[in-house]
Amino acid sequence: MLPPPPQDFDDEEPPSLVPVDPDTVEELPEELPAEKVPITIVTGYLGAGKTTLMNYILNEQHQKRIAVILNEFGDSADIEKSLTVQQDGQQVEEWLELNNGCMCCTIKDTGVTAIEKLMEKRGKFDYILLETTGLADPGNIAPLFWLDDGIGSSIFLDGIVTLVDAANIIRSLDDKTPIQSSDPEERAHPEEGLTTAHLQISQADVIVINKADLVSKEQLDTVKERVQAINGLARIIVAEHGKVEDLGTWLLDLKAYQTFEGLKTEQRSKLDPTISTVAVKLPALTQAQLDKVDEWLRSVCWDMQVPAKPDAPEYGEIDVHRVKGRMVVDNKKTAIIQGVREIFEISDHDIKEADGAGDGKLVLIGRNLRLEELQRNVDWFVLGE
Ligand SMILES: Nc1nc2c(ncn2[C@@H]2O[C@H](COP(=O)(O)OP(=O)(O)OP(=O)(O)O)[C@@H](O)[C@H]2O)c(=O)[nH]1
Repeated sequence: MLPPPPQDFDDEEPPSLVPVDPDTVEELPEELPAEKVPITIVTGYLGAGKTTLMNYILNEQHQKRIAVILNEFGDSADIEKSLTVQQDGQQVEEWLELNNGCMCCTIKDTGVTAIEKLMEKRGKFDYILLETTGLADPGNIAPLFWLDDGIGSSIFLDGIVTLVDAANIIRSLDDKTPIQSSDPEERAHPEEGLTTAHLQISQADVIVINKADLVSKEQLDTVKERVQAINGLARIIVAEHGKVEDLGTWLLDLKAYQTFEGLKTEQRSKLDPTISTVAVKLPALTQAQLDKVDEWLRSVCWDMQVPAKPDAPEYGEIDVHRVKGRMVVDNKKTAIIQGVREIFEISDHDIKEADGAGDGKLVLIGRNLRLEELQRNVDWFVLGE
């Protein structure tokens, strides 16, 4: 957190010059690199293999100096653990240069302070990996990096990687035990089968199905289908012991919040009764129509209400965990929509040929999503049809 400005501070007034004694002037710090540092959040249920994956990344050749944060964001459980990077069999606690040239530092702390503490060492690393505890809900963390002040001014969220344990994920998804979430809304719906595993999968940009060695091919296919039905946007990678080939392509430098890959297949069957992915189609829009999309999203993401369409039955509560969208506006720019829970942003980008003229879409991942009704609602609300 940045300190609040002093009481008598007035940003309208130009600062007044004061004489300084050269002997008391502190040496200026070296200029900070202007570029923001990417951060990848690694999440996944207890024992899914997060630490195994982190160790693998840190010990691979990727020409990066990585800082690692073990965190307890979003839950109060005090789970003792530490990362054991293999460096002559020693456990890494402090800054250490690894054999592949990357730097490693572990900071165990709660909240934003861990990252702020780390940023004091800025310049020593060029990538941050943040491992959450198995019970954490990444939705609480991601929007911190969207702000242009605070930690968002020096760090950007590259992507959320969720590990799932191939042998146990179906059981975790079907577990009816109330989840540990800081959001009272989620704690209130255990009967609908919302689990921590759902939350972690629904917000992922990459899902690593780990421990593939423990299941048959048929079981692996079932896991893949279920995971894809929950999150149709994420890349899915199958791994054993966290070994993901070609890390630069699949896990790091994804820029998942600046790009939009879209759904790989148009629509998936509703294999998971709790959370699903839907893609609402949109033609090329005018700016005024884009403003209506903004208004529609405010209703859906902030108030959990689909705007009431006069001739349609009441929709009921909607709960969007992740939204991504891309649409052409006034034939001169592309609007990209990114959202996690109630925070979303719409940014303008140069139009690219690949964006096409009118194949915009809004992809929603969450609870209680019924595509046909949502499509009709958007057609009415945004396009006036
Ligand atoms: N058979 C098998 N075991 C694995 C695999 N990946 C990890 N393990 C083992 O699973 C156990 C848990 O792995 P961790 O990497 O500690 O999992 P984690 O997600 O960090 O665990 P928590 O921090 O407790 O949530 C360890 O004993 C690993 O050696 C895999 O692909 N196959």
